[in-house]
Amino acid sequence: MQPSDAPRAVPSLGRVVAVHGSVLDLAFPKDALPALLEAVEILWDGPERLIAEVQLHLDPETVRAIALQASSGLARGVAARATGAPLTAPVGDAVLGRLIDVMGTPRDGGPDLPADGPRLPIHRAPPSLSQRSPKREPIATGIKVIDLLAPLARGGKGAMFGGAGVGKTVLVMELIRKMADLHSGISVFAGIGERSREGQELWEETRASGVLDRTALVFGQMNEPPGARWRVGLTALTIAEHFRDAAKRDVLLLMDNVFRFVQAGAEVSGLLGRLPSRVGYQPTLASEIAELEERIASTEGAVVTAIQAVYVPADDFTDPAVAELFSHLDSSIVLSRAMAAEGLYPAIDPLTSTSSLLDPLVVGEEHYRLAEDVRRTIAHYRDLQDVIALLGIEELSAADRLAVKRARRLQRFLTQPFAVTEAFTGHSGVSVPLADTLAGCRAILDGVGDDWAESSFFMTGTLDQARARETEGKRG
Ligand SMILES: Nc1ncnc2c1ncn2[C@@H]1O[C@H](COP(=O)(O)OP(=O)(O)OP(=O)(O)O)[C@@H](O)[C@H]1O
Repeated sequence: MQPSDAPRAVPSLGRVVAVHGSVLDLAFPKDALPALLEAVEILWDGPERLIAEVQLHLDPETVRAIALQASSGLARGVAARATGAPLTAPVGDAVLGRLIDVMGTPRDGGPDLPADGPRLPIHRAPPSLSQRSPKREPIATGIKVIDLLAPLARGGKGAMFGGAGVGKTVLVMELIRKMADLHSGISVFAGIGERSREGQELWEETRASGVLDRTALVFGQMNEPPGARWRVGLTALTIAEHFRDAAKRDVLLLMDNVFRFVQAGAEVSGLLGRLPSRVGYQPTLASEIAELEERIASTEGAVVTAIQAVYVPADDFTDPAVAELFSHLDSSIVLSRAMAAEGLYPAIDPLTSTSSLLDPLVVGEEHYRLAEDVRRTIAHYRDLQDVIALLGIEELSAADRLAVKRARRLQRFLTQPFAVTEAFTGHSGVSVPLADTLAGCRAILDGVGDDWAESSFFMTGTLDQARARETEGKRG
């Protein structure tokens, strides 16, 4: 939905005629009804400035709007002023090193942003097809399983999918650390509907990585009204687009958690009185997701690389919101509860995680074949798991036993200690160059570690480190 631009008398003053939680009905003079998506300021004496965004025209004199801040205590009859413009976000250098909310108000306890600084509307059309750059090249993150099986694309979109507590946030934080070295551009972080504690951790993490001065953090957390959680992603995107278009700087856009954006949209839809669609989601699910995802685009001048975390409700990957998000991505990293339960972190499922870059023309024939071989070996082991549980491994053929042995070693080799979990795992974080990841997996498939203890591969970096651990283990 784009803002309509029908001419009308401004400024127009109206009043609140009904309040249903975050949804406000506002009456205006007949010839001065605010447009759809226009921002309306409620002139109340509440704790903070209250802005609402027009969503529906109910009749020639009444609009229904969604509040972006808490509206409790708001009474009927309070005056409202149509601003004549959509919501805007502050853009440019002023937001770097700052933590702001959906409206661009600083939440880090620091000074206000300059009042005359540049601002842009948060609703914009995505770049046209001819302005987009189709170039995608893999980024080596140093995380073995990602680089091997689901490479992330520079200038592309990647997402981490997982149920509650399987490690999405840890993975996002680790990627921020790794990207601090790999990415010299601007980072924009959108914290959507997650816990405030996680926002705090992220702020600390960004500071610790030394990238705060080129990072903007935009938060609409769990405790904020649905309007704020619904629009905060667009605020972050507007900031990212400005750096891409005006400053021609590469942008790393991180979003945690896109599912909360969908959920906020569902809450808004219900509050506006729309009938729910499949599984209770809003009828506009696909278009809302597309509105957000299609704007994450790279142009010829500069690229936007997006990394998103997606919560999967009840571990159900057929959930309509999750299924819809999948279709917008270049790389999908799927986190598995079974692997997390076994302590195989990062719990990235090697069989269901994919990337459009895993193509011989992009990563090369050798990498592609190796990834296929690793997948095949692990898939074969999974097929045999029921038989092993029932009859024991001794009942398998010699060839199957060998495959199981290698698959288990590969699974362990693909685990890796993270820098952000050092404090509670006791292992210091490692980064593995792609060539070492490929060489290690090839060697395991060729049987190099057949006689080594499985534990030698667990939470290591390169194969040489696993070998060193094996030798140490034997000596000890
Ligand atoms: N790479 C890892 N190494 C060690 N432990 C990990 C790792 N990843 C996750 N964990 C463990 O799993 C826990 C949950 O991880 P995290 O908070 O990232 O999950 P989440 O998927 O973001 O959860 P939620 O949906 O609740 O936000 C961590 O506190 C940690 O104990």
